[in-house]
Amino acid sequence: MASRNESASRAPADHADRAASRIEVTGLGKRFLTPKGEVFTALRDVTFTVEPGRFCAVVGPTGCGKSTTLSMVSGLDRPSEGSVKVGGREVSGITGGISFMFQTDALLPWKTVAGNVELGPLFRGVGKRQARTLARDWLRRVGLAGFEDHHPHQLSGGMRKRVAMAAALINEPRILLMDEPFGALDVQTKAIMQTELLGLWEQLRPSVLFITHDLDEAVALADRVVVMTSGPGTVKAVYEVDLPRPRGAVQDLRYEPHFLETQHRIWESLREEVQRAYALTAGADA
Ligand SMILES: Nc1ncnc2c1ncn2[C@@H]1O[C@H](COP(=O)(O)OP(=O)(O)OP(=O)(O)O)[C@@H](O)[C@H]1O
Repeated sequence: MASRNESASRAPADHADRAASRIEVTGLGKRFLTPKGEVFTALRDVTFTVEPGRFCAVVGPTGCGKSTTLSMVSGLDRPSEGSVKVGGREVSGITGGISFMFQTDALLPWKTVAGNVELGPLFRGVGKRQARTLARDWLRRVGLAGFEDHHPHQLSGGMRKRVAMAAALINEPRILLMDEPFGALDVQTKAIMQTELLGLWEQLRPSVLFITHDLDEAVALADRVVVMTSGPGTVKAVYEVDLPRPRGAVQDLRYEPHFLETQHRIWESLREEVQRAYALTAGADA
């Protein structure tokens, strides 16, 4: 999907801008009421930080509360306990300067590709002509020059992801929130999109919070990987990924010994949680 971003914001350039893009999640808890009226604890005492301009991935078994965490960082949902701060300020609603990308495309089917991408600047008050120029430039940057007048249904899944990426990045967000953005793509297209995302991120350097099931993806992209426990979700461990940047093509990175070693180290921690979550959903004792 694409970001319909809320307010204009530029990539962090100086210290103050950079500090504004720090995400601090502290003691976060979330309870839901089930349809039977019982209280269900989805998250408990989740604490981690995304440093300004860094790429943080969150991995964990299905249902552990990854998307719930992301919705509280975005301001779409409120914590039951604890806090989320962006740039030192508690999040209490939709926060400006944040763009989103989700697994499902949220492109408007009746608008052209350029029409979708220019929405962000138009919402920010940029004039029609300048918004169109910006959209064309971003479509070129994501490899879609010549497709400006197509409609989303005329594109492949990978091409639609590129449109979504252009729509998210055209706002030059200080924070980019991504929930399994490439989850629906085939393996090859996914690797190409990951490489493209890294290239664009390295130019703009927003702080990224990236939710994924895919540990390879987390290690290839992130500086920091947060491993969550099976429900109620809490932080099990935080790993720093010291693979050098720029990382180049994700397809090639996956064969490097240091990548494999890092992936293996984190998997040791994650495996237990995945097995526990599976046992729970399969009805066996965890
Ligand atoms: N609005 C809600 N009401 C009740 N329960 C909810 C609600 N939203 C989420 N949950 C529950 O909270 C838990 C965490 O859900 P969440 O979608 O955050 O997990 P996830 O880790 O993102 O899962 P997946 O990896 O499968 O996408 C799940 O058990 C889910 O059923």
